[in-house]
Order: sequence, then structure tokens, then C-alpha cells
Amino acid sequence: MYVSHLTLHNFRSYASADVPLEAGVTAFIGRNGQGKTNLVEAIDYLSRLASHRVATDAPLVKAGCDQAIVRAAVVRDGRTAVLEVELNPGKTNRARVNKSPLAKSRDLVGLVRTVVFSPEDLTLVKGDPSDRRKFLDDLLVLRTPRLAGVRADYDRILRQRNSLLKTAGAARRGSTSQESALSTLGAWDSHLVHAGSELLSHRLALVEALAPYVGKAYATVARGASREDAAIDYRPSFDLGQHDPAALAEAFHAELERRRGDELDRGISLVGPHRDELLLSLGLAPEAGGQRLPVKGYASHGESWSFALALRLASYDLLRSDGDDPILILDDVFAELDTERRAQLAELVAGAEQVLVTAAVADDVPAVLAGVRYAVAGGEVTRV
Ligand SMILES: Nc1ncnc2c1ncn2[C@@H]1O[C@H](COP(=O)(O)OP(=O)(O)OP(=O)(O)O)[C@@H](O)[C@H]1O
Repeated sequence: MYVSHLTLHNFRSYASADVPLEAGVTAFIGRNGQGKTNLVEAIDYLSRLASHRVATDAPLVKAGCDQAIVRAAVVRDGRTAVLEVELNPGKTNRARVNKSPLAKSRDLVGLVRTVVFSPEDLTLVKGDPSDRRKFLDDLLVLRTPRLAGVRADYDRILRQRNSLLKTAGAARRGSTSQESALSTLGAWDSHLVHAGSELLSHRLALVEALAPYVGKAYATVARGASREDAAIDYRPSFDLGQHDPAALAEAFHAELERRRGDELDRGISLVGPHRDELLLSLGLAPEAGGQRLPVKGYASHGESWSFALALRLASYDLLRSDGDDPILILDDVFAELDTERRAQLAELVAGAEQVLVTAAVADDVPAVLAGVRYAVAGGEVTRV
């Protein structure tokens, strides 16, 4: 799949932009703050309806405007579809495919699939567990767009349940009647278990599918490493028992019952996929003891970068194994890497159907990624 045309209206720094694109490599080159990332961010936004840089839509709309539009012609198996999203911060976003409105903008998710490498990727390794859960859930939704709804439901249920726990906990401490809050809590337990077990079972399957690709990618990116060195393991917040959905739901429910007192005391939900962790580990060489150590807190800066790249490359390989080449976006990433990792990454991605690169300095883009070049300056995008 590749984007053959990108049009922006009031998106980030662009009042308007019209950029024809091709399959293969395209690099956007320009000094800092000229709007290179804004272009690739727009394409990434179409794939997930979220940005890799900000958590809300407001910063994506040009300052002083109410609405932004991102439109892209996407070619897949020789057929072109025009995808469009209208961002209306504080109001409902709207999406269209070939000018026909979709019932929900969320229905657009997955029609174009991107894998983004960016300097922020180091937080996958060094950041909080929530960064790694988000990595898993973003990938889940790209592979199974229906899960965007399950994920949103789970977050909504969690917020409602947390506020109920606060109310019921306060009533308990104040010795006032908490009966009605507790009976409502029972209903929210069922909702949480229903959405949570579905999310959990898909995450477990995803980690199992992704793990071999992570090992392979790490061995390619980190010199001298073998494919057994890098591992990912899913660490749930309760003992799962069997992994089939019914057994997961039962174990989840039982744990909620068991932790009821703690949850009321603390006024938050302590069990469920929002408390799980994706553990990243590296094996030490046999002469250094051979045991596995978590990456966070132990790995060197270079090893951490290699792991972050391996997670992105593994995502790309997994999405490809589903039968469709995702669009690769390398946003400002070469400046972060040493010459050797730069060359390795470039070689690995050079054959992808479409690779979009941003860089402040043309020389930072390895020669193997020679392709179409655009200069980005002062809001103008010019082919060079
Ligand atoms: N909502 C917005 N409205 C207007 N301008 C914005 C908005 N969001 C970001 N900008 C501007 O866009 C510019 C940043 O663009 P972008 O992140 O694409 O830069 P870049 O060319 O990738 O730079 P770098 O090489 O530093 O990463 C900044 O000047 C910023 O002020």
C-alpha cells in the first residue's frame, strides 16, 4: 500500500498543502521546525486517528482555526481510495471514503496502515508500562480495527468504575450506606471483565505472534546479538490460568472479588489490562552469567535504541505477514542513530513498498534510501 497524494487544510502549520507521492522512498528535508514531521504525522493520523506526538487532536489543528482536514489517496493492490478525516476538536470528527461519509470516524482505522519510527520510540523501552501497553494496543487495532471500539469501551468503563469506587470507598469510610454504590459496582465489574478479557486475550495472542519477530529484528539491528537475546513477555496483573476467553473472564472476576477491599480503600481499579506490563528483556552472554535482565534499568543506551528499533521492525514484519505492506515512516530517526545502526536500518527498510523519511540534514539519510526528495521550508513543500 502507498499514499499517492496528500492534501492538508489547516493541519498543524499548514493552511494548505498538496503533495503528490510515489511508491518507494520519499525524503522530506528541511531545517528544524519547517513542517516535515507535520506531513508524515498527517498520514499516520489517518491510519490510527491518533498522533505519535500528542494525545489529543487540538494541537493538530492550525492555531486560530476550528477544523483541520487530512485527505490521502491510498493505492492498494492497484486500486485507489480517497480517505478523508475532518478534525473538529471538542466536537465529533468525521471521515469519508471516496467522498461517502462513514457512520463513525473510527471506521477509517486500518484502511491505511503505518509503522512510525521516531525519536520518541526510546520511551517504548525507558518509559512507563503505559507506553508499552499503548504500543501493543495500537498494533492490535491496526491488525484488527474492530478492537478500537473494545479499547475505547474499556477506557470508558474504567473511568466510570474508578469514580464509583471513590464514592463507595468514601461512603465506607464515612460509615454511610454504600449498598447502592456496591450493587452498581457489581454491574461495572461485569462490564470491565467483558471488555477487559477480550482486550487481554487479543494482547496475549499478539505478544505470542510478535515475539519471534522481535528476536529476529534485534539480532539484525544489534551487532553480534543472536535472535535469542531479545525477548518480550506479557505480565498480567493477576494469575490468568487458562488463556481461553471464558477462563480469562472467570479469573478476572475472581480477582476483582478478592481485591474488592483494596480497591475501595484506594478508590481505583487495581486489576485488569490497564495494570499489565510488557516486559522487555535481554540475555547476558554465557561468560557474563547467561541470565535474562530487564531492558529498563539495565540496558545501555545503544541496546535500548536497538530494542526500540526491533519493536518497530517486528511490528512491520508482523503486519506484512498479514498480507499487506504497511507504509514506513522514519521521522527524524537517523540523526539519533550511530552510523552502523543507521546503515542497518536503512538496508532493512529500503525494499518496503513506501518509505517516508524526514531529516534536517540530507547527509543523514543513508545513500541506500536515495529516492524522491522534497525540500520543506516556510510551509512550502517543493520537489528537488
Ligand atoms: N497547531 C499548530 N498551528 C500552527 N503551527 C503549528 C501547530 N503545531 C505545530 N506548529 C508549528 O509547526 C512547526 C513544527 O513542524 P514540524 O514538527 O513538522 O517540524 P520539523 O520540520 O519536523 O522540525 P524538526 O526537524 O525540528 O523535527 C513548528 O514551527 C510549530 O510551531
